[in-house]
Amino acid sequence: MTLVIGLTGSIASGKSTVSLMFDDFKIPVIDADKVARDVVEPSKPAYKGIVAEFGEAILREDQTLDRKRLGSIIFSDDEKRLTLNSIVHPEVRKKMIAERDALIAEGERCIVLDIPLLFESNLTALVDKTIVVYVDEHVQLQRLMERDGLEEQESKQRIASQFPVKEKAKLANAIINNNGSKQESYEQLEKILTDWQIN
Ligand SMILES: CC(C)(COP(=O)(O)OP(=O)(O)OC[C@H]1O[C@@H](n2cnc3c(N)ncnc32)[C@H](O)[C@@H]1O)[C@@H](O)C(=O)NCCC(=O)NCCS
Ligand SMILES: Nc1ncnc2c1ncn2[C@@H]1O[C@H](COP(=O)(O)OP(=O)(O)OP(=O)(O)O)[C@@H](O)[C@H]1O
Repeated sequence: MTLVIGLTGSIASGKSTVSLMFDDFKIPVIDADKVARDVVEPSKPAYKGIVAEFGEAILREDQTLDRKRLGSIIFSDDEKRLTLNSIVHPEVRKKMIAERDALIAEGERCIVLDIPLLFESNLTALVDKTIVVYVDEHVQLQRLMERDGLEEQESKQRIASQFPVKEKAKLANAIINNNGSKQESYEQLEKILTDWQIN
C-alpha cells in the first residue's frame, strides 16, 4: 500500500521549501509546477492551445513561452487565468496521474503530489491525505515580494488568485506552520510523518 500525500498551500507559503525536505525521508515528490512547465513545451498540444488563445506576443524569440508576460496577463484578469487553466490543467492532471501510478507500481511506501491548486481544482481524490503549508498573510506577502521582486499590488493580486491559505488550512489533514524558521517546519513535518507511521 502506498500512502499518497497531497502537499499544498498558497503562493509563496513554502511548498517548494517543504517539498525538498521529503528527500531526507526518501519520499519522492511529483511537482505540479514542474509538470505544468513540461506540458507547455513547444512540441506539446497545450502550447498550441495557448498560442491560439493568447497570440504570438506571449512567445520569446526562441519560440518558448514568455512566462513572465503570460503571468502578468493571467494574474490581472480572472477570465484569462481560467482560460489558461482550462488549456493546461487537463494535461497536468493526466501527467501527474501517470507519474503517481508509476511510483505506486514501483512499490513506494509513500509519495507526495505538490499541487498549489489542490483544493481550487478539486484534485483531492488523487491523494489519501493532505498537508497544508500555512503562513500568515503578511509573511506570505513579504516573502512573495522578495522572492519574485514584485510590487505589493501585483503580489496581492497573485495571492487573491488562490483560496486564502487560512481556508485551505481548515481542509487539511495536517498543517505545517511555516511562519517560523525552516528548521521549525522540518520538525513539524517529521512529527506528521511519525504520526502517520511513515517515518
Ligand atoms: C502563469 C505562468 C506562465 C507563470 O509562470 P512562472 O514561471 O512565473 O510561475 P510558476 O509556474 O513557477 O508558478 C508559481 C506559482 O504561481 C501560482 N500559480 C501558477 N499558476 C496559477 C494559476 N493558474 N492560478 C493560481 N495560481 C497559480 C502557484 O502557486 C505556483 O506555485 C505559469 O504559472 C502557468 O503556466 N500557470 C498555469 C498552470 C498552473 O495552474 N500551474 C499551477 C499548478 S498546476
Ligand atoms: N521558514 C522560512 N523562513 C524564511 N524564508 C522562507 C521560509 N520558507 C520559505 N521561505 C522563502 O519564502 C519564499 C517562498 O517559499 P517557496 O518558494 O518554498 O514557496 P511556494 O509555496 O513553493 O511558492 P509557489 O507557490 O510560488 O511555488 C522563498 O524565497 C523561500 O526561500
